[in-house]
Amino acid sequence: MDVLVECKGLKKSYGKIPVIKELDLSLERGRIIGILGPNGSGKTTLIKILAGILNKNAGEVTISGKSIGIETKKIVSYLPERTYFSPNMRVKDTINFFADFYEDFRRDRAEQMLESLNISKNSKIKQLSKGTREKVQLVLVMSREAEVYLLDEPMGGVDPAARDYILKTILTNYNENASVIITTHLISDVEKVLDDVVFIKNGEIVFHKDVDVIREEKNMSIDSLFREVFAC
Ligand SMILES: Nc1ncnc2c1ncn2[C@@H]1O[C@H](COP(=O)(O)OP(=O)(O)OP(=O)(O)O)[C@@H](O)[C@H]1O
Repeated sequence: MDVLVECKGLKKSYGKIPVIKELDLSLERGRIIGILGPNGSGKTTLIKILAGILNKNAGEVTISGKSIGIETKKIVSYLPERTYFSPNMRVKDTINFFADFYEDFRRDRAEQMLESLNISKNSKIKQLSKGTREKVQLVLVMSREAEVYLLDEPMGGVDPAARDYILKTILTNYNENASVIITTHLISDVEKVLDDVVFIKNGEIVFHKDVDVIREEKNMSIDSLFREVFAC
């Protein structure tokens, strides 16, 4: 197994409240992995730790064998839950920003994707709808040649037709050395592209399995399994 992301005994609390509890997780290279769980289960917290923007309290976390830090940030492309561009920036400014900031950014790839989504490079961010802003940010994140893509709720505000385009974009823009880690509540949309799923609840792994194995063992979709496992 070619492990790309590894967490051992990972713990994270906010104040005295534990949110990630002794979490062990190994994610392989070349996979699309869904981190799925109910609200407040710790998905965003885990993604932020992997992105290097939140510190852990205990345990070990490595990406490509390196502890989280400057070196891992170079190989991780992170899409946060919320868009962060300044409202007065134009789309072309965001492209320049990524090109200046990341050596692995492929401008031609970003421009081509924006064109096929009919997003003008001259539009100001504040003029775009929420869903279109999300698309711009996802295009930029997927236009890096990273080893790990961390996509936190990548399609929350995007209409169903655009979701398919975005999933296709994700599939065609990562290579066999990279992995894509997605958190989402839109399971039925996303499950067709997933290789593995990690179910998480209260900061603990419920299980981590190959999607084909789940379908064979349970004869049900990931969406149905989620509803069964996490029924309120
Ligand atoms: N900055 C913070 N300070 C205190 N508590 C926080 C903070 N951020 C998150 N939490 C708490 O940590 C827990 C896990 O939150 P997290 O955002 O990681 O969950 P999630 O699985 O991504 O949830 P959702 O599906 O609703 O996005 C929640 O109980 C949340 O209230």
